Formats: sequence, C-alpha cells, structure tokens
Amino acid sequence: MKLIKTKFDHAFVMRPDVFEDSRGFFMETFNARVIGSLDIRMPFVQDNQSYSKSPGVLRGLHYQLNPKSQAKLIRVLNGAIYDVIVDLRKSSPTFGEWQGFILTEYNKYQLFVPKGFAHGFCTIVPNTEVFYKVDSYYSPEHERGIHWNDPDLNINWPVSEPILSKKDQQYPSFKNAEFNF
Ligand SMILES: Cc1cn([C@H]2C[C@H](O)[C@@H](COP(=O)(O)OP(=O)(O)O[C@H]3O[C@H](C)C(=O)[C@H](O)[C@H]3O)O2)c(=O)[nH]c1=O
Repeated sequence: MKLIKTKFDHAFVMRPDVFEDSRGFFMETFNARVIGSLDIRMPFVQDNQSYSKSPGVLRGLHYQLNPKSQAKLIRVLNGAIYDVIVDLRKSSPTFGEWQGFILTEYNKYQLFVPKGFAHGFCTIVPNTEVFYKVDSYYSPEHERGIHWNDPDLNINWPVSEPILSKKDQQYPSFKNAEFNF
C-alpha cells in the first residue's frame, strides 16, 4: 500500500496494492489490520455511498459535533472528485487550514479524514459515485456545516456555481460556525 502524507497530522491519502492481469484488477479496498497498523481507531460502523449525476455537484462542508464526530475513509467507485478537508481542531497548528485532493476511480486513492475536520467534495465528471466508511453513526442533531464558499477559507473549488442542496446553500460562515473539537 502507498501512503501519502498531507499537511495535517493524522490525515493521509492511501492507495491499496492493485493486482492487474488480463482480466482486469483486484485490490483489497479495506483491511482492518492495515488500517490498525496506521493507528486508526477502529471500528468503522457505517458505510455511505452517494451518486452525483453531473459534474459540479458540491456536497459539503459537513461534520458532526462531538461526541458524534466522524472519522471518514473516502474513495471514488466511479468518476472523479475534488475532495476538501478543513481542520476545525482549535488546538491544532493547522486550525482553519484546508487541503484539496483529486480522488478518482483511476488513481484509486483513498482519503482518511480524522475526527474534527469538515469534509466536502465537488464532482468533476458525470456519474460519480463516492463510497466512504465512518466511525460514528449518523446523528442529525449533531450534524453541522460551513458554507462551501466561505471567504476566510477561500477554497479553490473547480467550479464557481456548483449544484448544491438547499441545506448546503444555507450553512453559516466559518467564523459563525459551531464546532467543539
Ligand atoms: C450523511 C447521511 C445522510 N442521511 C440522509 C439524510 C438526508 O435525508 C439524505 C441526504 O443527506 P445529505 O444531503 O446530507 O447527503 P450529502 O450532502 O451527500 O452529505 C454528505 O456529504 C459530505 C460529503 C459528507 O462528508 C457527509 O458524510 C455527508 O453529510 O440522506 C442518512 O440517512 N445517513 C447519513 O449518514
């Protein structure tokens, strides 16, 4: 497995070993022993999958408050995304900083996002399917968000007029957002 560090402690990109032959390929997409060796607290308790018809669909920036904060292991089954995480951990030296990653069905990159981060992605091709594991159950009462186009974060999304849910249009700015990490 290939491991790529990010600007954040405990967040990283990993690429499983891919075994290709004349039929196609095989790879272990999740192995608790491998994940455990990266001192990632287990267990993941829920798998999520989303499908976005068009390029320019932006989902985020989302997170759940403690005690229901979620670590996530994200990968693209089909298509491609520009994936963004924002450090919301107040004591972190990278608090308020963000980093973007291109995850596609072709590079097979997986992004591990620790608890305490806001997460969002923008699709860059049609028919994009994203699969991710989370280590805390969905809790609408603890769900919060930050506006995708927050001027202080100034994230360089690949589109200027994304397709957004009503909910994502109404999230507060970074400085007015509620978080407890
Ligand atoms: C997240 C979630 C949602 N839902 C229900 C609630 C809504 O009725 C419906 C669609 O949810 P939402 O519009 O929040 O879906 P996304 O905009 O794709 O949200 C996700 O987008 C970004 C990228 C994330 O990182 C989060 O994991 C997640 O918030 O699914 C559930 O039943 N369980 C869940 O775990």
